[in-house]
Amino acid sequence: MPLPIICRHMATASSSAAAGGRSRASLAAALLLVGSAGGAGVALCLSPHEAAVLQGAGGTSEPKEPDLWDRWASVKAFLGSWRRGPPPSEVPLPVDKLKCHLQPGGYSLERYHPAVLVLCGSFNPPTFMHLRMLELAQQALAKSGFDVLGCYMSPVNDAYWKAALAGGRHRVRMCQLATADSDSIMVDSWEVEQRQYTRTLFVLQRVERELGALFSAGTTPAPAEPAAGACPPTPPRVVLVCGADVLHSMADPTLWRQDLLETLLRNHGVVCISRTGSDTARLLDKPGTLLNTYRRNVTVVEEPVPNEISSSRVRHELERGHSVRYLLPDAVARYIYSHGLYNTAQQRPRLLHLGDQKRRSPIYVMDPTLGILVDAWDLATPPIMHDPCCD
Ligand SMILES: Nc1ncnc2c1ncn2[C@@H]1O[C@H](COP(=O)(O)OP(=O)(O)OP(=O)(O)O)[C@@H](O)[C@H]1O
Ligand SMILES: NC(=O)c1ccc[n+]([C@@H]2O[C@H](COP(=O)(O)O)[C@@H](O)[C@H]2O)c1
Repeated sequence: MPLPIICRHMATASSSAAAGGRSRASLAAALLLVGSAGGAGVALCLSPHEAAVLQGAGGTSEPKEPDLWDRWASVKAFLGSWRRGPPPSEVPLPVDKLKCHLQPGGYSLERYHPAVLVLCGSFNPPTFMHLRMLELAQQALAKSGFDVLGCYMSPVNDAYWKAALAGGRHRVRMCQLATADSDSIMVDSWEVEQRQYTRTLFVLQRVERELGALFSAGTTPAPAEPAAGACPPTPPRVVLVCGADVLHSMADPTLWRQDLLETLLRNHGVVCISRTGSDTARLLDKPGTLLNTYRRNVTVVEEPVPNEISSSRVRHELERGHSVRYLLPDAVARYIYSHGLYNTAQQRPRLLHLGDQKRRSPIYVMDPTLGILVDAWDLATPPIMHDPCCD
């Protein structure tokens, strides 16, 4: 396999190709791919041929004629594998929060339709809106007769084309912190742990496979009400949850391979949460499209309390040193500050109480943007050391 040519060093890991969005044209314009290998920002120049070879070397069972986006993902995965080494062979699917909600007196098989929801995304960082989406989706499916056993967030692999993506392990940890109090949402780190980007259909199929194995081994989830008896041994349908922008993107064949999309829509189905400015009805009404053909498998949920919380807006506020409190869980915000994510490392907290450093007793500082007390030992960036007693 020819190695990519390192063209020139760059100060930051952003480029016009990386920041310029998903358009085929912007990626085609110059195969100037930027990543960070060994901690240093580097720009790689690849010919289309080299990119294609890299795609082949990625070992994916995917397209014979990969589009540019696939190649981009493969090169990023290639850079990622320099950093990360081989992935663990198995990543168990968490099942600890799976449960069925049976009617008192048992269930009737004709009326029992178990489902599990999977929200795929960057979660860069996870916000309250991501959690809210799963709440809305559960509610909508329950109304249409499904028994929702549980939900998963599946953070996307580092090889995904999105710019300014924090490392996958940080995003998994942030999702775990965000869902720690939830009785139904779990985090599946399988996608992040892979050596390359995985298309959404294959993520759903992995969850389906894992749950199929669990159910066929005779292990069913715990009933929410133990008095209701054991959960039925029917494996759940695995349904995708997404925002309206992702539903719109499904009409773009350079982003969604249409044969895979058809399988996704037919076998899994989608719960789509509306987003301001989106016209999902028009999208689903367009004749001759897959979304139109399978529209009965697409449930659109209107958010009765519309809001525009998004990860990019949160990142923007963080970078400006503004408060992000009540846009995401406090535990996630603390994690961001303590790891200096999204350029927060420069925003050094102000020391309020100087503890005994030798004994490692707590040093409490006021986080300037969160307005909360945190223990400075948890912080990656040391606080500015002013002793309030003597300043
Ligand atoms: N405010 C929102 N309303 C509806 N859907 C949303 C909202 N925020 C995120 N989503 C959906 O959540 C899923 C995961 O989102 P993801 O983290 O990939 O993007 P995002 O939150 O829009 O981030 P960014 O702003 O960085 O693009 C996507 O399907 C996205 O459409
Ligand atoms: N072909 C595909 O499977 C496909 C295409 C575009 C986005 N997605 C997924 O949608 C999610 C959200 O993506 P964006 O953040 O780019 O909107 C991600 O998890 C991504 O993997 C999947």
